[in-house]
Amino acid sequence: MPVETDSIDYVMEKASGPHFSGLRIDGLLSSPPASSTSSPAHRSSSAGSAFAEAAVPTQPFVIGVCGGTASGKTTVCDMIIQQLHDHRVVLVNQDSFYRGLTPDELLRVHEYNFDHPDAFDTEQLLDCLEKLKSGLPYQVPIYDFKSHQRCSSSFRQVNASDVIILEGILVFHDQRVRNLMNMKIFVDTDADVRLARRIRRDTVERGRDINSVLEQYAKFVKPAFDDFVLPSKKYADVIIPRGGDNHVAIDLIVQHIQTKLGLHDLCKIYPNVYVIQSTFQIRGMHTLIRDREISKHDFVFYSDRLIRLVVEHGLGHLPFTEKQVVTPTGSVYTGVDFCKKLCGVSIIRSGESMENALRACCKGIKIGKILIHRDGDNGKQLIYEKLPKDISERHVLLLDPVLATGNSANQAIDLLIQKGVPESHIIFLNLISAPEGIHCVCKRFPSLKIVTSEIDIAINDEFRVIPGLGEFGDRYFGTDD
Ligand SMILES: Nc1ncnc2c1ncn2[C@@H]1O[C@H](COP(=O)(O)OP(=O)(O)O)[C@@H](O)[C@H]1O
Ligand SMILES: Nc1ccn([C@@H]2O[C@H](COP(=O)(O)O)[C@@H](O)[C@H]2O)c(=O)n1
Ligand SMILES: [Mg+2]
Repeated sequence: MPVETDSIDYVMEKASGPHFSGLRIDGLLSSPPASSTSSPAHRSSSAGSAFAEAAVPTQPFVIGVCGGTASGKTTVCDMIIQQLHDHRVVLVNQDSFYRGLTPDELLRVHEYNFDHPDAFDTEQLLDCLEKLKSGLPYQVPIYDFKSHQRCSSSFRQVNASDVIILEGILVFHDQRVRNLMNMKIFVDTDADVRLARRIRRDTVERGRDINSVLEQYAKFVKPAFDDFVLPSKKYADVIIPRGGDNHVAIDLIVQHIQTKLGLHDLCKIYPNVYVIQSTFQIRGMHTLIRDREISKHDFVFYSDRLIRLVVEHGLGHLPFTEKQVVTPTGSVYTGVDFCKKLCGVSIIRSGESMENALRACCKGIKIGKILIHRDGDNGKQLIYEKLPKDISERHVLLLDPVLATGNSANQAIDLLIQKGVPESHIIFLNLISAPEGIHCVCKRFPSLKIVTSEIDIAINDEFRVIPGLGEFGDRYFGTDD
């Protein structure tokens, strides 16, 4: 039977594949899932642990950016990174893998060819890329263009990411390096423009004088460009004329990467799902709370910070009325008034960890509680509820830090609706959501809003979110010892 690629079921089936913080990388799993015939949605409930093992080492998308010196490689990479702000992106510079010069070579530095492939430690670069591709961090050397040496005491720690960008004049030269790339970009800028930029950059930033720059350019840079860089242009998938000035090309590249990564597929399917905009601060806090070695104090501290961000974002979805005030300058400021008919409802016990953040944002807010007993996973049973009497007149912020299967959430939402709360007046706040939970809640309650800070890969056999962070309540309240 032909597959209807525009049907909602087809889209949802596709979107329920392995996610890594809200993205899916088509065809980039390092090894196929054990049960490759079953759809991802089925795998998560039947072949859970095999799926989880296979899905976790999702491979990053590797982009190579090549081009002559001062063509704008670094500038283009910075622009791509900026536009891919929803993803974990790391930049690896081939320059970092320059071999440090020996004392003899230093004495005759003007005779050294920094533009020849041998000037780089390509074995080490390969090692770095392979580690990053397999999800491991790497200590990248720090190279100094003034002393022509590597810093012996410090490194730049680069962590595994969704996207790895490797840039450098000779990144397409070695076939083994090329083979690791999912996309190859060549930045094509006129030689005279490049020379002008190079003179300015090397005199301003690299401690050179004009004569030495021109001499090095004629003796090594230009010949090596003709011999090694230009011939490697044929490997490029995309050629960008005019480098960073070419906004159309950069937009297209970013769109392609986003399509490959399945950026926020779930947010496209369910317009009421909001993932707070990721920053390195947020990634950093997630890294800490997901680390099983973190102290209880730090777990609570960073969870609280993240919860506060989710709560603030959630409050932004409440209705408002216009309000005018007079400022101390006597002028009128037209602003908005907060929604007053509001309450929180925490799903006991871990939802209670979100109450303080809600109280800190909304002075005197009423908070109700719901306890759902977990008997296996399907036998969810409501066993306690204490809700404000006038809850039907309020907007409800439902609190639970982890959305896994969605069964508890659905029970809680059912109860709120029974109590007369309109579905569209409920905002479900959590830190981590599994795609299965999002499908489960959003299919049933399409007008409810979900605000989360990251979407994880999947749930496993034991209905735990992968990679997740374990039992949130136990870690937060210190009952996991
Ligand atoms: N489109 C541009 N317009 C003006 N200056 C640019 C442009 N792109 C890059 N530059 C400047 O040219 C120099 C080299 O650019 P860079 O991106 O570092 O090139 P590469 O990494 O290819 O050597 C830098 O000083 C940068 O600020
Ligand atoms: N000690 C060094 C090392 C390298 N170079 C030059 O740097 C160029 C590569 O960097 P880009 O940012 O321009 O791609 C390369 O052309 C080398 O000549 C150097 O001058 N000194
Ligand atoms: Mg550069």
